[in-house]
Amino acid sequence: MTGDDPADPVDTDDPESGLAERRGLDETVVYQPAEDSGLLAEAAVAEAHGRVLEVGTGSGWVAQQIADERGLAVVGSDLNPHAARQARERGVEGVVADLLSPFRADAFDTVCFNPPYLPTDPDNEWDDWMEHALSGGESGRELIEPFLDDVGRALAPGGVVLLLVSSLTGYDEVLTLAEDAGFAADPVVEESFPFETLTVVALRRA
Ligand SMILES: C[S@@+](CC[C@H](N)C(=O)[O-])C[C@H]1O[C@@H](n2cnc3c(N)ncnc32)[C@H](O)[C@@H]1O
Repeated sequence: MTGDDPADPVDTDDPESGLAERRGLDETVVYQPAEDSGLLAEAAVAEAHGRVLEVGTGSGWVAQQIADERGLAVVGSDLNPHAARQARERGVEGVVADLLSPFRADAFDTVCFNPPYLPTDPDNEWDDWMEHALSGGESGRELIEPFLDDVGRALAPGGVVLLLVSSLTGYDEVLTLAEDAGFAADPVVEESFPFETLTVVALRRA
């Protein structure tokens, strides 16, 4: 089966399954692990507990690190069905979802998110899966805002949100949004690169 339905089963031993071609396709339409993924994985392996959701799981690599290193049950969700499928091929429970919309109240003890965060000129937007992975709209915060508005609903009491924040997105602005949503923020790990500083913050109910 090579259809787009993420529920399609894949026989990985079948040379006719089209898996190799699909892997090639997935690498062009699914965000592959990079420095930001590594930083989120480092923080999540240290801080995650209980039932874990990785929003915007992409290849599923971060979710897989958490499951392998901590032995926790991890759901990886993504708007991109190719990503959900790639996560499942890694053994992660990959589901298609727009941010937190399908998840019930108090469902997770840990929610991780490496959001699309690059500020993007509306005139330079293009409409494909890679843009959905990279672009945070004009401010860089267009996905972070609705995520922070809703994540408290899906988070169980005592839960933690691990959010990757880039200096390109505005660290102080994101922390203000988090405070407005009722969270206190603690930086967990930080790394500087030539064009940006990346920080993973732990958000807990204030
Ligand atoms: C920067 S990539 C991070 C991928 C992966 N977590 C990692 O760290 O390697 C952002 C991911 O968010 C997904 N995404 C974008 N908009 C989304 C939405 N509304 N709901 C869920 N996922 C979304 C993208 O498809 C992409 O896989």
